Amino acid sequence: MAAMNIVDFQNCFFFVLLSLFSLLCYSLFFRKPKEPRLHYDLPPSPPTLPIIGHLHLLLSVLVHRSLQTLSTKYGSILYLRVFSFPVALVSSASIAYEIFREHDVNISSRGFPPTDDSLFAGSFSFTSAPYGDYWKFMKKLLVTNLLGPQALERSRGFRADELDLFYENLLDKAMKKESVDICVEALKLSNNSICKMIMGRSCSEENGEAERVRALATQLDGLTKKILLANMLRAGFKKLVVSLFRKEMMDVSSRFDELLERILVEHEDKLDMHHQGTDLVDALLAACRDKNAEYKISRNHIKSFFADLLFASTDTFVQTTQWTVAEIINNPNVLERLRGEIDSVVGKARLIQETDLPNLPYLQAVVKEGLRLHPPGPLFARFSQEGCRIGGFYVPEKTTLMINAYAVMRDSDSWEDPDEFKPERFLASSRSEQEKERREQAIKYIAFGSGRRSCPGENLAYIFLGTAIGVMVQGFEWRIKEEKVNMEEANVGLSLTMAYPLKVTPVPRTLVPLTQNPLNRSS
Ligand code: HEM
Repeated sequence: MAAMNIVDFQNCFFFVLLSLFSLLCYSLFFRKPKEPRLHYDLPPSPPTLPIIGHLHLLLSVLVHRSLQTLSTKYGSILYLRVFSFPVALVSSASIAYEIFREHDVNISSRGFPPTDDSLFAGSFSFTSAPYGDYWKFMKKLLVTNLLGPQALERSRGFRADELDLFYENLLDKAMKKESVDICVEALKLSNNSICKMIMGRSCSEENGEAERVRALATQLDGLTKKILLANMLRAGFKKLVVSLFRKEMMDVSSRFDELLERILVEHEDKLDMHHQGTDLVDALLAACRDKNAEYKISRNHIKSFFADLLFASTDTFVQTTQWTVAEIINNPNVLERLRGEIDSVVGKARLIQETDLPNLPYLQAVVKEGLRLHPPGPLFARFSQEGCRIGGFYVPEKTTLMINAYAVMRDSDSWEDPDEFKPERFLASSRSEQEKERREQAIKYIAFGSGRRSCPGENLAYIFLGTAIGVMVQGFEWRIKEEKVNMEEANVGLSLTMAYPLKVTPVPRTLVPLTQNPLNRSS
């Protein structure tokens, strides 16, 4: 009897353990997110795999493409599940317009809980901050001191210096008949320009500082997809998965920290010497010291903000430049028309400058078309605070909205010949058409997102892209080894990049180098 009791007790204990384990598995893997009330229809959902749901779809090599194919088959708004994490996938221009027009406040957070204490995607991050006081405070500082029209006017000289260097560097390579990796040159231009604009000086090439910043920006890129996917897991699992790349994340974070601490101290030393600082770092340090500031920020907030800006501005510019130049090379008619416009507006003696851009509508159209076909961030995320109706379906609260900008901007219901490179589509023939075009594009052109959380760097991006591409077209012929550039895509992190990086050999168009613009220089 006693022996039986022991067996019973062991069985019972085993059974309880098994039940607890099953319950744990069920809640981790199988439990569905809270279902909305029955009279609401969820968007259609493609077949799922056991446990992981639709995770495999997000792991595909060209995720924006496989999601685009999925939406063609099942619908322009889909309900996906990654384990138990709900995702609404948006793939058409009309649904994208509806969510930004009718639900903008509701979806103005990204909904990603901070990942660790890392400076990047951590609790200090601006980009992943919820829509609230901290975000509003930093956005105001950002517009006033870096990205608003007046701030951009103040920093014009910095960009002119860097554009001159970009041209000189290409000319030097052309003279030596060396080939150019477009990504490498574009990365130097954007990093140096943005660093100068944020902290008043570029990173030094001599002591390797610039190289370190460029390497960090590239590494950040590789981490994004891992962070995004980890955020879709339940807390316990997220911890486990993050631990797999925590070392890499903290390594990038601490190297950033070291570099940025030095920059902050440098600015503080200047302030102590009664130097009136005017750049973004000065403004952030002043806010940090201000006891009456609307929001109390710390040194970590400043550092994290810098990391966010560097990440947001670098790869986006590099990839768009590369794709757009490739399209121009592959479309000789576009090249001819573009060059004709630049030669007639700017001439063949002086280098293009950013004040020329408003007079170069075709160049602007080429840049827009490059971004439409090859958005560097093909997917971006938002989060529904409350349940809402989208496209006739019910999207429950706390659902991640994944917007496939790539699919939206190739949606054949909204774009004629959506896969063709046709800059003319962005040219309006008359003023009244311009207004109509502007309204139509607000619906279907989302390279910079839309609404409150849309990209605050849009104007700066157009300046960077317009001038860099302008210089390349105005100053050089570009030779490639093959007949056409191979336009195959690849994903690095979440960025859309070229599978075969663009390498071209520049040949100067004029015997005499183009004169640069001394009046625009910063000193
Ligand atoms: C080709 C260039 C660029 C592209 C295509 C691009 C695209 C985007 C997109 C799609 C978003 C998400 C928008 C949304 O959720 O609606 C975004 C956010 C952001 N971008 Fe850009 N961007 C570019 C350049 C820049 C530059 C130059 C800066 C600043 C120096 C910048 C700073 C930011 C920031 C801070 C955010 C986060 C905004 C927030 O969460 O409130 N971007 N960008």
